[in-house]
Amino acid sequence: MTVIATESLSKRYPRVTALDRLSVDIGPGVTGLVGANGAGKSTLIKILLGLSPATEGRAEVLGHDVATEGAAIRERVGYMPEHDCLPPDVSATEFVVHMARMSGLPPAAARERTADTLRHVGLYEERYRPIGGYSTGMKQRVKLAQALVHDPQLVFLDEPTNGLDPVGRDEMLGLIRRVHRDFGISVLVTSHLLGELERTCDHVVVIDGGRLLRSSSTTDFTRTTTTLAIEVTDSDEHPDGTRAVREALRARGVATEDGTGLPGAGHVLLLTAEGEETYDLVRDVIADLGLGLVRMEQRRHRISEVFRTGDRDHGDHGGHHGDDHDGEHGGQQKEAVGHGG
Ligand SMILES: Nc1ncnc2c1ncn2[C@@H]1O[C@H](COP(=O)(O)OP(=O)(O)OP(=O)(O)O)[C@@H](O)[C@H]1O
Repeated sequence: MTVIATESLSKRYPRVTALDRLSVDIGPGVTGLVGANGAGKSTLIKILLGLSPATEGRAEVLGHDVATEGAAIRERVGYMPEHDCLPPDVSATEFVVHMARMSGLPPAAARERTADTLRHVGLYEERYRPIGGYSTGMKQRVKLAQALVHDPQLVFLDEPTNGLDPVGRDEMLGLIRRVHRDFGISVLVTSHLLGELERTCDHVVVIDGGRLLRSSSTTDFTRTTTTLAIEVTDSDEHPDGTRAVREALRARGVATEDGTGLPGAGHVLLLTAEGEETYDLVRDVIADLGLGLVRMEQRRHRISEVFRTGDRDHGDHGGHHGDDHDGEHGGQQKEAVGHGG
């Protein structure tokens, strides 16, 4: 089943091509839309909501054409915009009831749905206080609640973790997962942080310069590598067990690397598994040294690694941007990749 389908979808502004012949099919579940700032994520969402016309190509959301059936789409789809757009002087309850009424719910149902939804996003007593006094995390929750209050089939969440600290970000990602698990609502969530979508999304779409770089399930992105990570104990004879193993493997012609950045770094060695023989060799070497094996496991890719080493090399799409966007774009891409690891 397809929830969102685009076909050669383009959006050109006078100086910038924000979307460049994007063709992608997105199914139910939680889908991450990843790209650097300016990659075209918000532009895509606005076109999918029927709020902004495409320059060429076509798109359907829940089977409705975005060019002609925007109202039908907005009835069935919730939208959490990226920027702060909340009125400071009203309470979360007043605001979300208002949004529910705007979606066509009768007054009693709007109040009931508002209470349920605010509770679901984790706003309790605070919901009666003016939004102006809320923290960024609380405001993001109000924005999420107004996107859910009319019980949509699908929600678009534009950078919902923006401005949140690591704890707030984890809480928001957990909430997003629950939106799908508890209510069966499909989610399209954007982020410029590649790593954070790994645990949250079933599927990831990566765009750059308005073009599709990759669309695949998260498990395909993070599929098992041929890299083995091993960790050993120390002993009286070998107070630095890791070093002893490294040297013994080198003597057998097997090169290792330090598992820099991994849990237990300094004690973790990485090597390429050629097959079952490599496992046997590692076990023998460790046993001969009289050391204990703490763990030996095949590593999985992180999304950010796949992005850095693979798809970014497919070409420079900078030529599709206006002059003043090129430099900015490249720089932010690198920053995003760095944060994502
Ligand atoms: N109304 C507009 N007029 C002209 N250019 C625009 C307009 N809206 C967006 N753009 C440009 O289109 C490109 C894509 O912007 P878009 O906001 O879709 O990116 P994004 O991936 O959502 O990034 P961000 O997270 O920073 O918003 C950018 O170069 C942006 O400057």
